[in-house]
Amino acid sequence: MIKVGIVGATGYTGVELLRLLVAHPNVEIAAVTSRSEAGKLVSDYFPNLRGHLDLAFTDPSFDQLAHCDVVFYATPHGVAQSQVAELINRDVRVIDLSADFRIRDVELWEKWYNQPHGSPELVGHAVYGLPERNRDAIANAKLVACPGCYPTASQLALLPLIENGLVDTQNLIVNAASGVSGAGRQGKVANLFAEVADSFKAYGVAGHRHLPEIEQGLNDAQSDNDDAVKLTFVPHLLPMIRGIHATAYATLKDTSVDLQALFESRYENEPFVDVLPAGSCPETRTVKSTNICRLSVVRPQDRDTVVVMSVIDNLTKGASGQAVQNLNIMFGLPETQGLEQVALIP
Ligand SMILES: NC(=O)C1=CN([C@@H]2O[C@H](COP(=O)(O)OP(=O)(O)OC[C@H]3O[C@@H](n4cnc5c(N)ncnc54)[C@H](OP(=O)(O)O)[C@@H]3O)[C@@H](O)[C@H]2O)C=CC1
Ligand SMILES: CC(=O)N[C@@H](CCC(=O)OP(=O)(O)O)C(=O)O
Repeated sequence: MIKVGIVGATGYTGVELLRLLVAHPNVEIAAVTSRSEAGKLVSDYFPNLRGHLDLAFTDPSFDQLAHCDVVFYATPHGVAQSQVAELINRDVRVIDLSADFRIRDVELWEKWYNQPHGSPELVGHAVYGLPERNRDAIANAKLVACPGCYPTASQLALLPLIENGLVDTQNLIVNAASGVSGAGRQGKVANLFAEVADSFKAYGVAGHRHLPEIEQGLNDAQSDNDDAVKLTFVPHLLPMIRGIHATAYATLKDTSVDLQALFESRYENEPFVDVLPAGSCPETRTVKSTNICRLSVVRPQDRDTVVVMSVIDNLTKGASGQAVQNLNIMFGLPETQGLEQVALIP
């Protein structure tokens, strides 16, 4: 059994990790940390886990985490970067759900996250945990930086087009909308039910911290000689709990390509990417609580604009499910193990 620890288990991605890992046949949950709930039984705090986990939260302590084979950080950015070096030195592998190690350019990270990076020397050792791009590197990684939720949905939408040099990369657009759990569980007035229900709004339009992450991923996917991509990224807050719908727009350089066939063949062997038949539009409810990204590609009116719609559950493929997918790859397990859930609503 693989002994896992979870730091930050009282948050939304933490409890999603618990939900997935209690059912994982090759995992033993050995340490579950919370500063605020230390000493309390996890199943008293999260009654959905009653009968599935007999463990109490503990304070995050190196001694306890050092006995794990792998530790997930489900913490706000800034936490993992101050703690993981010691674990890695002790041969404990780390899967970080936060943004700490996603961006290779440390100065760029510091600019967007508005703080000095706590362990810049580790950034170059981190593997960006998007299996559909980096499966081989993830398998051998000591430190995996799981992608953000919007970046997962956006990159999976655009990768087939960028990898094949089919679109103008100087004017890419992604309009995306997220459920409120994307903002985390800590209390903020902006996320109160009365603030978000019955309403829909954009935010971060002038610049959201996922912009440099998506651009980095798309730059990696195109040929080295191409100009750096330019993306306009507009996130929105949806009055629902879980789910992201991202719509990507790009101008085709070549309109003769069969885009449906291209997407189907790019993702043919990907267990968690489902390309819908031509003419369909994906719905967030069909991926709720699953690790699936469901895509549709359309060329409206046969003009030169391509529109790709991409839906994921922000807490599953956008965070904890993808983290478990990475765990499976790192430990040589079947990639889908513990992740076979089907959505409740078609
Ligand atoms: N929500 C989402 O959809 C997604 C989130 N992410 C990323 O995953 C990470 C977790 O997000 P989310 O679960 O939403 O966040 P939450 O705010 O819901 O939870 C954060 C958790 O971290 C713990 N924590 C906070 N500060 C510290 C600290 N200094 N040391 C140790 N533990 C700490 C908190 O518990 P306690 O205070 O009890 O210790 C809490 O359990 C974030 O970096 C987020 O950006 C990534 C993709 C999607
Ligand atoms: C709805 C909402 O607020 N979403 C969050 C992003 C989700 C997320 O957690 O992404 P990271 O892992 O990069 O933090 C936001 O816009 O900041």
